[in-house]
Amino acid sequence: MGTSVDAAIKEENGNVAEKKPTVVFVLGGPGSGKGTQCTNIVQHFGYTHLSAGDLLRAEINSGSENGTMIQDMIKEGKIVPSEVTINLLQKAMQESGNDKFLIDGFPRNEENRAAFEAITKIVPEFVLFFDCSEEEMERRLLNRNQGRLDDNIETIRKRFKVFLEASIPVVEYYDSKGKVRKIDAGRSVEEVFEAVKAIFTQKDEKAAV
Ligand SMILES: Nc1ncnc2c1ncn2[C@@H]1O[C@H](COP(=O)(O)OP(=O)(O)O)[C@@H](O)[C@H]1O
Ligand SMILES: Nc1ccn([C@H]2C[C@H](O)[C@@H](COP(=O)(O)OP(=O)(O)O)O2)c(=O)n1
Ligand SMILES: [Mg+2]
Repeated sequence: MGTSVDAAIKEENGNVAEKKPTVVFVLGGPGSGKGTQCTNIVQHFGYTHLSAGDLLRAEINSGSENGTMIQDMIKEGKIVPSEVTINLLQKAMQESGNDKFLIDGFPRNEENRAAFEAITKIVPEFVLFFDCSEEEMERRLLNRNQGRLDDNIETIRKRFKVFLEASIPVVEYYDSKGKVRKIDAGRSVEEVFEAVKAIFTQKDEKAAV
């Protein structure tokens, strides 16, 4: 039967330990297709999709006291302090009732990564990395049409710079641990999903052995 995030298991010494949820981090540059592919993965593999960017945008719209700070940082392409984002992620995980999560757009820098690990003690199952050229990402972002305040050429350039300087090192960190599953994300949505499916299918087959 499905277990929830806060489900507890008894250890031999009688202590109650929390069962850790399964987490897959979904990383890639702005416009690489993270959100699009997460929607597909959810339909096939029973994960709950948590987009850090979506949670931060919802926080702006909720009128929370952090809203203005978050909005200013997103407009500048900067990364919001981990404390805020991790709080939102933890809340969403608890509220979902699921124990399998795709965490999209997080961790985006070393601070995100180290703080999540220290606070949650969760180690990702693997890291899906969507590799895409800047030229293609820029084209996609300028056509996204979701009315986002950061999908303009000035902010896009800043986001690309932050991606190279702050996010790529996180991918390299996980690569050194053998956790990265890199996908050529410059292809069509269908072709990318075929590659994604192969990775998740392989994982489930391994788990069943
Ligand atoms: N493989 C693809 N080919 C062409 N357009 C794509 C592809 N994947 C996503 N898109 C489009 O590109 C834009 C950015 O995709 P999105 O999933 O929001 O990326 P991210 O979450 O990585 O920023 C969206 O308008 C989406 O419809
Ligand atoms: N871990 C994160 C994720 C997103 N943010 C902020 C900064 C990012 O530029 C924006 C938008 O992130 P989002 O993942 O929605 O953007 P893309 O889907 O990559 O285009 O949110 C953050 O501060 N910390
Ligand atoms: Mg996205």
